[in-house]
Amino acid sequence: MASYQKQVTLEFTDLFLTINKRDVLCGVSGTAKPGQLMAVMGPSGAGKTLLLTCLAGRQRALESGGIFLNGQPISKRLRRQISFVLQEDLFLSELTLRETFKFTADLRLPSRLTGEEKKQKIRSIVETLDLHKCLDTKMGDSLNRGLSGGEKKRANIGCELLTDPSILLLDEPTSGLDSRTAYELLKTLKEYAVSSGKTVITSIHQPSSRVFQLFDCLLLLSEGQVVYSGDADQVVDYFARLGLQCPPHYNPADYILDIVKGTEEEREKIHTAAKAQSWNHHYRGEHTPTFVQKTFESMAENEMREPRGSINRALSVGSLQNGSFDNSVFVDCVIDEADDQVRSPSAGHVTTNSSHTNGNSSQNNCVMASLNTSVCRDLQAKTTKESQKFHADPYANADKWPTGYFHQLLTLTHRNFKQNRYLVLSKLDISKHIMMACVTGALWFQVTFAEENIRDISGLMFFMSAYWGFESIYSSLTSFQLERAVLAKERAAGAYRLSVYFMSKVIGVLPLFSTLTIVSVTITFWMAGLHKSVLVFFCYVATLLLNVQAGQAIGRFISAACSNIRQAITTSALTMLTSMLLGGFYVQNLPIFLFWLRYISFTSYVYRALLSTVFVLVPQTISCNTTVISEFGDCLSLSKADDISTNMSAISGAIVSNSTSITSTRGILNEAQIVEVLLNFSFPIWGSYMALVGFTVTFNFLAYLMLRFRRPQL
Ligand SMILES: Nc1ncnc2c1ncn2[C@@H]1O[C@H](COP(=O)(O)OP(=O)(O)OP(=O)(O)O)[C@@H](O)[C@H]1O
Repeated sequence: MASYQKQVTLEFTDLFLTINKRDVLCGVSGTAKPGQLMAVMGPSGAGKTLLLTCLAGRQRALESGGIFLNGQPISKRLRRQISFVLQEDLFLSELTLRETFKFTADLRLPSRLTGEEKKQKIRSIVETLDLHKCLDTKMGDSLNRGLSGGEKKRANIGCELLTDPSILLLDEPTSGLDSRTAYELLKTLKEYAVSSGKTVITSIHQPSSRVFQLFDCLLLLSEGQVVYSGDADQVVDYFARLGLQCPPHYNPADYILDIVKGTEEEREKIHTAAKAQSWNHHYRGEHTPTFVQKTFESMAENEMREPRGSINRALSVGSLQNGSFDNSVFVDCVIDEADDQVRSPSAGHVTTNSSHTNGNSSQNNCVMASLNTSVCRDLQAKTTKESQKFHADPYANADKWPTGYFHQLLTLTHRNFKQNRYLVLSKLDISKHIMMACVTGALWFQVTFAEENIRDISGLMFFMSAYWGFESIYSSLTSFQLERAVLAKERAAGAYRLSVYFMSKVIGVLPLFSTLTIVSVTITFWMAGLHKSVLVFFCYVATLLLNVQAGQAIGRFISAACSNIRQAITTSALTMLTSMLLGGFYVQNLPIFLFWLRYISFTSYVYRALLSTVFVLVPQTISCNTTVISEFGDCLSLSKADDISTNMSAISGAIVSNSTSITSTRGILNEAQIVEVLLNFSFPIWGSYMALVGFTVTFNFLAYLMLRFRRPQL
C-alpha cells in the first residue's frame, strides 16, 4: 500500500484522567514506534479504551500528561495523522460497502487526489482486507442484516486505513470474532505496520497465544496503571523474575491477565514492581519529549548562573502546549532540575528525577506563586518565538479540512440521498402514502360544496395538516437518530464541517419527501374534487410542502435534543398531539389565558392556510338552504347571490362557478364568513406561510445548535 504519510513515534507521558472523582488513568506512559504492533491489555475496566481515546486526542477531560508525535505535542492538525477504529462498527445501514468506501474516500482524502487515485486506494484496501466478496452488500444494522460481524470490523478498519494514517489505534478489533478471523485480522495489521512503517496500537481482551506472538510490544494496564511496558515476548520472563512463574504450555496472555486480576498479594507485587520500574513516571531518558530534553540541555549549558532566568525560558516552552502538555507538571520538573543544578553548579548533564507524583498540583501552586508577575509577563512574550523554534508543526499550513465546503456539501448530500432513498421511498412507505391518499380521496370523493358538507371539507383539511405533520416529524426523527453515532464518529475524525452535514441533511431529503408529498396530495385533491382552479391546487400543495418542512425541522430538533429514540418518539408524539389540539379544529374557543397557545401550533397555520386556499383564494359557489338558518352567516338567495358573485369576481378577478345545482329553496354562502366561523378568527394566507417558514428556520437552527453542543463522546 503506497504511503504518503511519514513514520511517526507516539510517546505519551504521565497521563492522568479522573472521571466522577475516580482515577481511571494514573500516570500512564509509553512509547509506540513505527513498524511495530503494540498491544494494550488489561482486565475489563483497566482503562484500555480510555487510554486509546486519550491518544486519539478525543478525551477532553484529560487532566495532565503529554502526548507527542515525533517529539511534538499533539495538536488539532497533528491529530489528523492518527486514525481511531472504534469498538463499535458504526455505518450508514443502507449503503453498500462499495458506496461506504467511496464516500469515505471522497470525504476524508485530500481534494488534490484524483478520482482514479482514490479508487486505487480503495482497491488496495479491499485487497489487503480481503473484502471483494461483500463489496455490493449493504452495511446493514440490527434490524436488517448486511455484512457479517467480521466483514464489518474489517470494513471499519478499511475506512480508517483509507486516510493512510501514520498511527492507527484500534479498540478491541477482535471482539466478536472467532479465533481464526481474529488471528487473520491481527496478522494483516502486523503486516501493514511492518510493510508501511506505520505505528499500530490495539487494545485486546484475551488474545490466543498465536495472536499474542504477533505483538512487538505490550502495555499492560491494571486499575488505570501500567504494570508492564516493554517487549511482548519478555513479559513472561519479567513476571517470572517477580516470582510469578507462568506454568508450561500456558497461553502467556491468559496467564498475565490472571495475574493482574489475581490475589491481593499478587497485585501488590506487580504494582510495587511497576512503581520501581517507573513506568508511570516518564519525564527523562527514553520518554523525555524532545523539547524538554533540549530545554534541560540549554539550562545545563548556562551552568545555572541565573536559575530563575532558565526557569522562565523553560516555562515559556512548557506554556506553549495549550493544554496538550501539562505546564504545571513541566514547571515542577524544571524547578526541581534548577534546584539540583544550583546546588551543584558543576553538573553538566540532566539527572534522572522521579519526584513527580500524583500530588503535583499543590507543589505547582507553590511554584507558580513564587513566580512574580513580571516573570509571567516575560513568559507570555516569549511564547511565540519559542513555540516556532521547538514545535514547528509540519502540518501547520495544512488545510483544516481535507476537502472544501462545496465538495463536502455535494458528497454528503449525495450520501444522504442514497441513505434515505430506501428509508423514505421504500416500497412500504410508497404503498402506505398512496393507500392513504386513495382512502382519503374515496371518503371525500367529489365532495359537493354545500353547507351540509362544510364540516366534512374542513375535516379533510385538518386531516391533511395533521397527517403530513406526523409524517414529516417522524421521517426526520428516525433518520437523524440512526445517524447520530456515525456523525459523532466522523466529526471526531475531522471529516467535515457540522454545518455542511446539516445543510446536506436538509437538502438530501428534500426531493425525496417532497415527491412523495406531491404525489399523495395530488391524488387526494383531484379525487375529492376540491377545486377546479390550478392556482388553488398549487397553493394547496405548497401549503402542505411548507407543513412538511416545518414538521421536519421540528423533528430534527427533537431528534438532536433527545438522547435516545424512545425519548424522541415520546417527545414528538406529545408535540404533534399538542399542535393538533391547538390546531383550531377540535377547540375553537380556548380559555382567554390560553389563547396565545394557538400561535405555537404549526398545525393551526397549515389548517388556516388550507381552508383559506380552498374556500377563499378563488371563490366558488357554496350552496346553502334558505329555509333554515345557516351557521355560516347569511344564506343569500339566488338573485342576491348573483350580485355578490359578480362583485366578488370583479374584486378578485376569479371565476365564480354557478354550476352547482341551486334550487329555488337554496342560496349561496359567503366563503370568507365560512372560514371566519370555522376558525373563529381570520388569518391571511401569506401570514400562515410566513409563520411556517419561521417554524422551519427557527427549528432547523435550534437543531443545529443541539447537534453542535450535545454530541456523544467517542
Ligand atoms: N464516561 C464514564 N463515566 C464514568 N466512568 C467511566 C466512563 N468511561 C469509563 N469509565 C470507567 O473507567 C474505567 C475504564 O474504562 P475503559 O472503558 O477504558 O475500560 P476497558 O479497559 O476498555 O474495559 P473493557 O475491556 O471492558 O472494554 C471503567 O471502570 C469505567 O467504568
